[in-house]
Amino acid sequence: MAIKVPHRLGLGPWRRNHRNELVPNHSHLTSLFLSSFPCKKTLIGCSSKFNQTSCFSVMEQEEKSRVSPESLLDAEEHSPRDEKELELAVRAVQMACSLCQRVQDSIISKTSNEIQSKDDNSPVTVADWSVQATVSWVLSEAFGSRNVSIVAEEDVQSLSKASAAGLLEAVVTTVNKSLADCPRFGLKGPNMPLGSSEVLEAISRCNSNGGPRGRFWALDPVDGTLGFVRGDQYAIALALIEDGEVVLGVLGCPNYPMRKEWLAYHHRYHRIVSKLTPTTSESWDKGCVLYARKGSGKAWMQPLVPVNKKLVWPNSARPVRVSPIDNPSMATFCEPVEKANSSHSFTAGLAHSVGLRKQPLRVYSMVKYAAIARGDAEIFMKFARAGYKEKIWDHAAGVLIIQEAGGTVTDAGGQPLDFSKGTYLEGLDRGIIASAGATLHDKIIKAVDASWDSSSL
Ligand SMILES: Nc1ncnc2c1ncn2[C@@H]1O[C@H](COP(=O)(O)OS(=O)(=O)O)[C@@H](OP(=O)(O)O)[C@H]1O
Ligand SMILES: [Mg+2]
Ligand SMILES: [Mg+2]
Ligand SMILES: [Mg+2]
Repeated sequence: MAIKVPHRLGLGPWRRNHRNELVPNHSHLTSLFLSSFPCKKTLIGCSSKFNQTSCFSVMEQEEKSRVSPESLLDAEEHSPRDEKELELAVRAVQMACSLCQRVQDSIISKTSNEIQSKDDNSPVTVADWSVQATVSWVLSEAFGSRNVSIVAEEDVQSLSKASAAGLLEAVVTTVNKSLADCPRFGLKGPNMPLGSSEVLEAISRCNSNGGPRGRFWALDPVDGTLGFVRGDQYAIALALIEDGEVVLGVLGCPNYPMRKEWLAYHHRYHRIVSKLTPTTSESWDKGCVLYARKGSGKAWMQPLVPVNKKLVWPNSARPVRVSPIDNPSMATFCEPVEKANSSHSFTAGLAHSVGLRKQPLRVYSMVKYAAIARGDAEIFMKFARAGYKEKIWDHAAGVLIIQEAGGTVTDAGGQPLDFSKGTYLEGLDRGIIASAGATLHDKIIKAVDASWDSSSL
């Protein structure tokens, strides 16, 4: 994917406003968020012959003896390869959460120059590239780079320029710091720190176009980068897609605590938490990783691995389930924070006509999908402007997790999202609707039909 970086690297157009929030310097250019992304061009082969290697060598024995009975029941129904893929994906996402927490802390605590702009004026940070490199490296080590095909958001071009040397150095340092932590996540790290060419290679290896056949991973290294740079919610999303169907989904939500009440503090999460005691992430149980396997009828949530502790699989995972609420007047709906990403006025009209009475919960990133899967909200709606094409990595993991947790996700015409057409969700009818149950879902879809023609979308 060719991404031009129009601003001098290291001098990205981000500044702090009077409330000390990070905002694009060219606020009049916010409408440029509306422009679409170019798509990936290169396709690499994908084989279903996976080669299990050394990634599990550390801690494997001690952890196998500690798997919960519930999780074992789930595991018995699946092949060792499926088990390894899920376990590895969760470990990689746990590592990515830890990486992102470190970078977010450094962005929040100082005036950072680690935020760049893409040509649509959307942000990209050291964390986006570093997570992509780390997850790519971990998957390749486990299964062999020739067997791993990855579709992911970030491109290597802007990092490879001579003018980006400082940025690349920051990414290499961040990746190596993360990989040095591999044993904590039950993974074997590299024998030596990676050099910049290896880091660039790991990022650029994520050059699959997806498509209708074979197996490939879809990775959004940081979803909701805007929330991330603002110290708010964001997610790391990793899905495995086989013959166009999502078969595994893992969603890391580093700022979404195990307990639901903190999600409501969607503004300035960091600052609110830091004003209160106790302040360690451990005591707040801050952050969670959700995951599901297609057809299991279960979705799981585990806490993040606290600093200085090791991941013990399955790390106190517990099942999550969608909310039983089917009365619109008691239901909460989620939507993107940015008006540019989804029409708030259209969803307000829908909410009114369906009888949704509560204020919308505006949350950055796929944390919205996590909220539905956990039963913390009942509906998610996204209606992007006409012409915007949704990308598969923005939805794949979340869709599967909601479905396996008992919910429904379709486009506004009631059709399932199609992950078989490449990088984009081609053929998407108007918008995306996720609901805790069929009753709510049907009501929303009928309401969209009733109000669409009079909308300006
Ligand atoms: N114009 C427009 N319309 C719709 N969607 C867009 C648009 N521009 C970007 N994106 C994609 O939205 C991803 C973030 O979506 P969210 O639902 O989290 O939006 S929001 O940040 O809460 O406003 C975001 O993902 P990340 O880039 O990973 O942050 C983008 O892929
Ligand atoms: Mg995204
Ligand atoms: Mg992203
Ligand atoms: Mg992005």
